Order: sequence, then structure tokens, then C-alpha cells
Amino acid sequence: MGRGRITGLAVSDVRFPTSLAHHGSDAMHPDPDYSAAYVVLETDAPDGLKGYGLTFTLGKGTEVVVCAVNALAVHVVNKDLDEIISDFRGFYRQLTSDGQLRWIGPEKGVVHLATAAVLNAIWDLWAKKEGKPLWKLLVDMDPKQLLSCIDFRYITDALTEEEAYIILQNGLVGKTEREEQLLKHGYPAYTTSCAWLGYPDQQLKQLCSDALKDGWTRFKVKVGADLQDDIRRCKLVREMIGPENILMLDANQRWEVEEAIEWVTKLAEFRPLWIEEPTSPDDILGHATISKALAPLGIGVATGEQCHNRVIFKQLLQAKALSYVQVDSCRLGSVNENLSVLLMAKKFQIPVCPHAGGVGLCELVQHLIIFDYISVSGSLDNRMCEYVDHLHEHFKYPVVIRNASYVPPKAPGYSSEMKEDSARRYQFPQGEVWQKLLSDTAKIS
Ligand SMILES: C[C@H](O)[C@@H](O)[C@@H](O)[C@H](O)C(=O)O
Ligand SMILES: [Mg+2]
Repeated sequence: MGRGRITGLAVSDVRFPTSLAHHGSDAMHPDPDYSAAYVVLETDAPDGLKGYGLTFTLGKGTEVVVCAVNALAVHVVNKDLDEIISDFRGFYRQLTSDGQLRWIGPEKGVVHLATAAVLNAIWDLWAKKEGKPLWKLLVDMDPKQLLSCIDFRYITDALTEEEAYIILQNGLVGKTEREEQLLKHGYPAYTTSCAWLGYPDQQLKQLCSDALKDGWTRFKVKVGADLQDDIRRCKLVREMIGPENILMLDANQRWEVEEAIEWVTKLAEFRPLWIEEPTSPDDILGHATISKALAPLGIGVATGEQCHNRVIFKQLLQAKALSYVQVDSCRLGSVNENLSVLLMAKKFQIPVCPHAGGVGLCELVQHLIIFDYISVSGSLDNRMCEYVDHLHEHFKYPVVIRNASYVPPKAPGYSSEMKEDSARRYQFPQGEVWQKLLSDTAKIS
């Protein structure tokens, strides 16, 4: 009888029409349709065990990621779960180093997003098989086994496996207390949902006032398209939230390096904690210049949602280019690569504040940051996890927020499973939601 051989991989293009109401809009992405390349792994386990994984996209192009997932399937189908996890580092490397596929990466772009979707499904499978939520699977894992999931290639000049081992060993001290504390109080979050760029001022005000009533104290505002608009919106939000609450800004890569410094200097009176993605995500030295220039104003630089891989994070840390590391559960090569970044951030003493603005990202990334606190960073200082209030109703195990904090999930797995009905209805273009939208558009034009 089978024990967990992966017998099939199915991937679909699931899109939610968020652009209709400007949810998720920013200075570079004015009309995102929050979408996912959604992977389902079938196994021959007698209990019908399945693994679910996704990567986040903005609508168009999801079909390209779906294609890349199918290209990776050959490495996954017919593999035994036990075989994968007994050499997870080797399996990660097999996926990322396919002698032909790596040419269209390596470890970046579409093929890496596809890798994330596939590996996220494997981690979901593993956690389900153990009957634990993913964060707990990680927390209970022996440091040596955790390390065996990480590919240290290209980062040993910044973090060796031995150093990582010491970090994890040190993380064992006080671990039980931290776990209890999180189970009681949750992990602190901030909200981005009040101030997407496409929201009119009235909506922004209403959402801020609702969020304040719900106990939110940390707010992120989209900026970067028009300075006068930014000044008006930041003033409005600062007035709404008062002097004590925390404000962050996000420009989504809109500016040149010098322009970023000048623009943010003009917004300094609103006392933002950070400016996120001020310029190209590939410009490590540019981020370092911006960080240095804004430090005297008390404004940090945050980035990560479009950092290709651990190598870029390594260089950002080495170059003192950022004050907040924004890991992403679906951009990096799943838990495996995220673990390496959490450990590097710990070594460089830079807080991790994960990115979660997208569909399913809150569901996934909560597991990583809960693990980070319990087993790696051991600190909540200057740390918080992003939250956006969209599309949770489509997930079987949606995030739970209490007192503006993530409540640690209890259900086994990576919280990545969508409701079957949602995945079907929102499938692009054949799902009924899109069939209706497309026929309405055809009628208008
Ligand atoms: C297009 C997306 O909504 C982005 O604007 C979003 O991920 C954002 O950068 C964020 O930090 O949440
Ligand atoms: Mg952002």
C-alpha cells in the first residue's frame, strides 16, 4: 500500500478581479487582479493526502507560470514524500538546477515563482502528513534537519552552515515560553488595506477609521505616483491615526535613487518608519545610498517582495542597504530558501517584516514569521507582519486576526488550500466568474 508517493500534479490559473475595485493598487501596478498559479499534488496515501501550493501573480502572465510549473512536474511526479524530505536540500537543488530549465532563471523570474508554488505544495503535504501546522513542524524540527532543507550555495561567504547551526541552537533557549506567548497573544501585524493608491480619500478615511476601531495601530500607505497626492494622503492618514501610531510608506519601485531621497525627504514630516521599495529591486547599491541618506531622518528602507533569491538578500544585508527584510513566501524558493534568509537576517541583526500583500500570502507567511520568532530571532522588537484584508474567504483555513495580531494557525498544513468551489469558479478564463465578466465586457465593447 502507498505511503505518500506523489502520483499527480495539477496546476491551475486562478484569478480574482480585484482591479475592479482598485484593491492592491500601487504606483507601478495600478490594476492588479490578485491571482495564483495553484498547484495540487495527489498521492497514493490511503487517507487521500494531498498537498496544495501557490505562487502569487497579478493576472496576466499567470498562464506563463502555469506552463513553468508543468515543466517542473517531471522532477516531482512519482517521487516519494519520504524520499524528498530525507534529502530536501538535494531536491531543492534538483528543481532549481535542472540543466535546461535553469537557463530561464536561474532562481529568479517565472521559473522561480513556479518552483515556489511546487515546493509550497510539498511543504503543505509534509506538514499535513505530520498532522501539524507548518510553523509547528518547523519549530519542532531538530536544527540539523532544518539545515538539511537549506541550499547554502552562494551564501557561505555571509553565513556558513556551522554559523546557522549555532543560531538555531541558541534559538532553543526560551523556545517553549515564546511559543506559549504567541499562542496567547499572536504575532503583531500591520495593515495595508486602508490606503491602496487607487482608493479615493473618502474611502481611505472610512477604512482608517474602521481599522482604528478594530484595534490596528500600524498602517502602510502607497505613495510614489504624484508628490502632491502623497502629501495630501499622508497628512490625512497621520491626522486620522494620531502621532503615536506607526506609519509606513511603499513606492513599489517607482523612483530613481536621487529622486527617492528627495521625494521621501518631503514626506519626512509625517514620520514614516520606513520607505518600502523606493527603487529597482535589483539595485543593491542604490538601496544602500538611499538608506544612508534617509537614516538621519529616522526613516529606514524596507524591501524584499521582488527580491529574486537569497543571493540578493545576502548582498542587501552585506551592503547595509536595508533596515527591514521583507521575505515573501511565494517569491523565494518556498520555505527552504526563506529559512536561509531568516538565518542571514538574524546574523546581520536586521528585523524580518514579511510581505503579504497578495492572495494567499497572509495565509502562508504567518507560518514563517511565527517560526522566526520562536526559533530564530526570539524578538518582536521593530517587527510586524503585513496583513491585507482581501480574499481570505476563498481559503479552507483562512488567517485569523485578533487584536491586530495573527493567531497561530492550528490546522495541519501550510494554510494554502483554496476552497474547491473558489478555485473552480475563479479559474481563468473558463470559470463562471470570468465567463460572466468576459461576456459583460464583450457586450459593452
Ligand atoms: C500589487 C500588490 O498589491 C503590491 O502593491 C503589494 O504587494 C504591496 O507592495 C505590499 O507591500 O503589500
Ligand atoms: Mg510593498
